[in-house]
Amino acid sequence: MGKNKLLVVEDDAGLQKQLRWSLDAYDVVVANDRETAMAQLRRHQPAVVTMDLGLPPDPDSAAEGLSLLRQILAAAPDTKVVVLSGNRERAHALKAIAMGAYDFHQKPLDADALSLVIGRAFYLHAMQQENRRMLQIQSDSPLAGIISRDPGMLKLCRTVERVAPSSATVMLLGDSGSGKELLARGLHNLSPRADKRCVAINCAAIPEQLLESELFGYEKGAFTGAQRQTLGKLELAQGGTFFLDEIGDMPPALQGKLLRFLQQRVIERIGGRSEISIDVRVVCATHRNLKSMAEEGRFREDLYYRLSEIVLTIPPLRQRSGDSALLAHHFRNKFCAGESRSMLGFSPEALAAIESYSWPGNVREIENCIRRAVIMADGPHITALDLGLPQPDGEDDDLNLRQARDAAEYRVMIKALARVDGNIVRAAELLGVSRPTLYDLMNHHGLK
Ligand SMILES: Nc1ncnc2c1ncn2[C@@H]1O[C@H](COP(=O)(O)OP(=O)(O)OP(=O)(O)O)[C@@H](O)[C@H]1O
Repeated sequence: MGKNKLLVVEDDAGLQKQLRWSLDAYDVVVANDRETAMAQLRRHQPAVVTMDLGLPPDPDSAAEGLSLLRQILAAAPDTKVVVLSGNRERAHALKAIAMGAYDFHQKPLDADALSLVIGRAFYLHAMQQENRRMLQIQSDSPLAGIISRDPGMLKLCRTVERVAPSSATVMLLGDSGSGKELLARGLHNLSPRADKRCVAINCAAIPEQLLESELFGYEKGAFTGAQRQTLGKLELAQGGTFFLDEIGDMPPALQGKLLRFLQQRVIERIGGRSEISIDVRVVCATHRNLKSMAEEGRFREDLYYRLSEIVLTIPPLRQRSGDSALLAHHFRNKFCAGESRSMLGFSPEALAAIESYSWPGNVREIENCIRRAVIMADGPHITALDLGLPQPDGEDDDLNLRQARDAAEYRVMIKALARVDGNIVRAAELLGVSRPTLYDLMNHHGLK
């Protein structure tokens, strides 16, 4: 990966040389005066600038330096400016900080201390950029809370947006932890019913005897222990959305009652005598293969067809290009903020392990894994050890450029963009192409 660009604004040739020499960890570009500094800023877009406040034409006053500072922050507000000041210029340095400079360093130069300040400035800048990109991804995402750059997943989100306004019954199919409930809530939030409730029931988690009363409610005295009238979840969802999770686990006796409800849209509370009309939009989900269950007689076929007006299949995480790294960054940001700890990076081995692991527990597994790693991490980075994932056994040699050049190019590009969290400059470096070439490739593949 290339060095970070650092702009040094200094009119003293000797100091310029000294700075170049002591800051050789960076790609240093220099400027002697305000005009050149602005030209270099526009050209190189450095994340960090060091500047002397005394610049020509009036090197004895701080006026030119402070004007440059104002100009830099107006043109590129995220730039971290480190002011180099002489002993007697402390007041000017403080003024610069008040105007938005990141820090100041007192001359004579102490190379180690200055490197430390500059290193921190780059780190902070990178964190801010990453957070901004993360927010951008979230707001770009058609569904709030769904993080993905995978074309299949994005297409699914667009389908959810299209389907949401209708009242069609939707069946969400996908492995455990792949986001079925999140999408069900997305369907509700994008529907005209969003101001009413979205009530969920998990058919696998509730014992058979209780499920009926949970669904339909009961009247006082309907059975021993029924001390007062209790509304069922279907009734509680009146006007809104009713989400039946793990529908494949619904006991056969209740399948018939649910079918009757779907046909007539009325319920009777247990022990009740009157029919109550219910207006809900039904969304259901399962990780089972409901169609073959219906074909084999393990699930009522007529109910299956009622429920599957629109079927949406969520791809497992292992089939979503680049999403594991993207989600890892997302959850790392979330849990670092939640645990009030400073932002952690991922070591390259940790990222490689994340990318090569197959995530059988899907997004829930990656979420738990990163939560644990954020707690366990002992330095500035999350290491492969903190993640507790198996180490990849070497290079991914599936990419056959001759057979599937386009597909491979696309996959590698998505992977690179995800690894650096959408940073075009770093993705281009990683791929070994120029920035314009990467933009061309992204255009070619229809990526924003
Ligand atoms: N694309 C995504 N972006 C961000 N978070 C996600 C995404 N998909 C799922 N999650 C999060 O992962 C966790 C599991 O998702 P969810 O409960 O929706 O999965 P599920 O398929 O309903 O699981 P189960 O079948 O086990 O009930 C939740 O915390 C959810 O917020």
